[in-house]
Amino acid sequence: MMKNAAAVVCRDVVVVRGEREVLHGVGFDLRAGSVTGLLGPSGCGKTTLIRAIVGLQAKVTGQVEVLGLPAGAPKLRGRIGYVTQEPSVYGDLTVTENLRFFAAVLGVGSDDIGRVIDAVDLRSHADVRVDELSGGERSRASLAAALLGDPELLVLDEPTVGLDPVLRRDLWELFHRLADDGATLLVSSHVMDEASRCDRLLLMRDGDLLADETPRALLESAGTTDLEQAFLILIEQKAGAR
Ligand SMILES: Nc1ncnc2c1ncn2[C@@H]1O[C@H](COP(=O)(O)OP(=O)(O)OP(=O)(O)O)[C@@H](O)[C@H]1O
Repeated sequence: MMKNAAAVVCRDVVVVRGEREVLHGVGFDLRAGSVTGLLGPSGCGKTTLIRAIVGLQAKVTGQVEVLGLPAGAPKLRGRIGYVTQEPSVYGDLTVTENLRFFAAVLGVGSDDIGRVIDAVDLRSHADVRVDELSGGERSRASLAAALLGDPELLVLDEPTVGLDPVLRRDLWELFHRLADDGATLLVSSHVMDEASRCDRLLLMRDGDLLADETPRALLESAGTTDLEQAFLILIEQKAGAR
């Protein structure tokens, strides 16, 4: 996909979970070759929106188009890497065995396994069973599985939770390298200092999109140098406008 083309298009996306509408008509584009942060308080709908994009969410209305196809289209399989908040690797297998398994499922050559292990810096733990890894190592093993086959869209739900600052920095550098190579990344977080590392930010609150801006534009419009502060100012402005 050409850099800057729309890799994901969402228009008027409404999602009902249980009896409740939890997304109320969300719309934005994700540009190919960029890293977009999805931010907002717990329960605002980040995971629901992510699930709609990767095609796993029921009761979605509106338009969700991914890499030129409707979300959930079978042809998207293998073109999207998705990492949930729960580790998706098997505890009783080693890191390498897990990756061999996922590579076989995806039809990806086993020569890709070394690349993804290096990308997440797990070389020294490649032959350790996943249930003997720390939480952060386990989430990096899940991320490695999602990187197999070089997916065009990577959707990462809180990938840096529980990681130390050095690893977080390394992972953000990896995200930008992948984007420079043309991948599109959507990364959810509720850590505001990570927001400044994104090319663009989607700020959500209570199932609505409050802002779709670059970090710099967000700071300028709020008249502050602190993203957390900018988010709060924005919430107050929107509340005042209601
Ligand atoms: N299975 C479900 N049935 C009904 N409502 C649900 C279900 N799962 C989530 N919800 C509700 O949908 C809303 C959005 O949840 P979602 O998991 O998308 O939020 P989130 O922003 O990802 O939160 P967090 O940062 O805590 O993971 C919440 O109000 C939640 O209570």
